[in-house]
Amino acid sequence: MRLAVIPGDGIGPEVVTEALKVLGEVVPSAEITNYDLGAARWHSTGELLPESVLGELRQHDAILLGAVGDPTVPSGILERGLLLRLRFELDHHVNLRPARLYPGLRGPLADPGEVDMVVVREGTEGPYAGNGGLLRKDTEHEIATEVSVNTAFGIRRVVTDAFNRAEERPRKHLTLLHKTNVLEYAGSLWSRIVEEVSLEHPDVTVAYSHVDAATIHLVTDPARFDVIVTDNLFGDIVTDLAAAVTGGIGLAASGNMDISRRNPSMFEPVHGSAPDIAGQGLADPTAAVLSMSLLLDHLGQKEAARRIEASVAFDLATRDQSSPGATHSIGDRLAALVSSNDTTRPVP
Ligand SMILES: NC(=O)C1=CN([C@@H]2O[C@H](COP(=O)(O)OP(=O)(O)OC[C@H]3O[C@@H](n4cnc5c(N)ncnc54)[C@H](O)[C@@H]3O)[C@@H](O)[C@H]2O)C=CC1
Ligand SMILES: CC(C)CC(=O)C(=O)O
Ligand SMILES: [Mg+2]
Repeated sequence: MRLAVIPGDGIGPEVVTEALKVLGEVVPSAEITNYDLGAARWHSTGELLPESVLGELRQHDAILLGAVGDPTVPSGILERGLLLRLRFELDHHVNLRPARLYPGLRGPLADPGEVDMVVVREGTEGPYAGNGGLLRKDTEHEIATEVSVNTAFGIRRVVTDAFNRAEERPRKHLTLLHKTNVLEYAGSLWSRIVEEVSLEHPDVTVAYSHVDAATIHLVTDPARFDVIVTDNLFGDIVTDLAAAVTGGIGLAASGNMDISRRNPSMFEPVHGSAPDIAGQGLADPTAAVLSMSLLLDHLGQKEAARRIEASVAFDLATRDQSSPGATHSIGDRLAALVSSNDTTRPVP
């Protein structure tokens, strides 16, 4: 297994260290190559993602990324020039973001019910496509555009993936989140394609929610959601909220996936580089560890993935939730749980 690792900025390297510690217990033979992409490289060389590095990344089975973003770099340089460029170049059209309230874990809601959803966020289009610009710059009448790009091809492949996932889940329920009451053209294309693809999945029940109302339901009744499919921007926003209601952003994992498998998929926590807590050992590495579990599952290492998830579930059910420990001690606990190789411990 050839794994490329991009620790990145802020807490990225801290949480990646712990994810690799856990990987060492399940796949000690993994070949790991580190790539020093991020703020430090940009400052010293001006490089964000050289073509040669992109070529090397393509030679790996998967990529693990910590996070990018640094207060010393103008906003957007690393996010667009490195992170989004990776997602776009490697055609990561499915941004998979499970959000589950693990048994025994106290979230912020008094009575959330059984929360276990997966958000399938489109990853290469929408308002993040970079289709915009400034007109009449530096005048009183400056105009900024950021045009959302929604192609039938792009929507269909992510919607198809979401239906396939819904089909595999016990509840077989899919919710489209959009804003069709205002975003007339994009909204109607998303709705039409969901309707068309639903005909191939008669077992899957389909619901629609305007994204603003969905933020209410995510707080008042998150258990209603099973699979959510949505565009790049809405998916970005609702997955931070879904993370918050299922125990916090430090637990939320994700995969940026090329479902065709022509390119390596890239796994990363949902969170960013958290400069406010970087370097203090305060970051919870669980999201990075669960991202490693998603990575292994994607590569067919199902048992290794299951062992990691079971260990995380056990840790979440038994940890002192008001004081879960320093980054490295959470990583040590998880590595010890995984290495105890108690494969009889089920994911609760
Ligand atoms: N995938 C990526 O690389 C992402 C990068 N970013 C970038 O990260 C930088 C910071 O962005 P923010 O908006 O502050 O979002 P953020 O996700 O980095 O932080 C939001 C809040 O969550 C907390 N937090 C994040 N991860 C945590 C963890 N593992 N354990 C405990 N607490 C955690 C932070 O301390 C902060 O209070 C920006 O430059 C942003 O562009 C943001 C989101 C994703
Ligand atoms: C920094 C953004 C490009 C990424 C982000 O917030 C996300 O993917 O959740
Ligand atoms: Mg985000």
